[in-house]
Amino acid sequence: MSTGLEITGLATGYRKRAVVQGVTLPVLKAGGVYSLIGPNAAGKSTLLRALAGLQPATGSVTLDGTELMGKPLADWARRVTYMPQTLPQGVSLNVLESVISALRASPMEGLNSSEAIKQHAVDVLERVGIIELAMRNLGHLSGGQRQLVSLAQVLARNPQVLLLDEPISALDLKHQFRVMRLVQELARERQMIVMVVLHDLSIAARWSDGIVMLAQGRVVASGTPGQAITPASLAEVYGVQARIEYCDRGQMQVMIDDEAMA
Ligand SMILES: Nc1ncnc2c1ncn2[C@@H]1O[C@H](COP(=O)(O)OP(=O)(O)OP(=O)(O)O)[C@@H](O)[C@H]1O
Repeated sequence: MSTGLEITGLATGYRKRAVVQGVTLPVLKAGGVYSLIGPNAAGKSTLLRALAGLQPATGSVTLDGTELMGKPLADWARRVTYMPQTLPQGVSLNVLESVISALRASPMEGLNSSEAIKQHAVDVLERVGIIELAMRNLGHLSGGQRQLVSLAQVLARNPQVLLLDEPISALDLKHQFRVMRLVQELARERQMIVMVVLHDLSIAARWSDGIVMLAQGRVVASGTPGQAITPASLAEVYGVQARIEYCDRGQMQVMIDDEAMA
């Protein structure tokens, strides 16, 4: 039996249109952060939704040896939490209430009283750095603040597998850094498997144990950041001429010089 998340021959799409076409990956390990990268419309969100059990799919998805494919949504939801790209809005809840209601929607072991649930929600807001927003109405927040609330809602649930769809797209530089650091810390502490969709490849390289590069629903490159993100894969997948440079602290930077020759 293999431990971790194993994805084999995963295919899914919409009506008759195939969008994700036979994705097979090396086992994703507990405690690891894996970035899913690729151009617009590559199928990244569709793949995440299939991994959350929200999208009919074929193939195999096993978690610690247990097959999830074909199981009822409740079985997926107990193990896998998905944060969509869309931000919470239009509800007349304050931030703390919204985290509490996310917790009530999928009860967690050890949180048996209203007081325990509230304390856990407060702890998560502190950890995400938005405790000062606790009493603010969701509808009155900025886009970046709503994205942080969305993250607090999913982190509160402490799943085995966390799927994050562009969780830092609305955030400023400091908050991008904080969120990626927090996600990595929580993956290590809780031995969670995190798969995160990112468009900034330098950020993906910095914070990921593994990279999966998707194009037209297929895996084009995978492995460590240095293995997957190369001038050749960037030319093939994104159509750009790129250089990979390492700064004096050893961090990988992706520099784009031009569009690639056709
Ligand atoms: N609900 C849907 N119904 C029909 N087609 C869809 C639906 N959602 C997505 N698609 C199509 O599936 C393809 C993949 O979309 P998806 O959102 O998975 O891409 P993505 O890689 O996440 O893109 P982006 O980086 O732009 O967010 C696109 O061609 C899109 O038009």
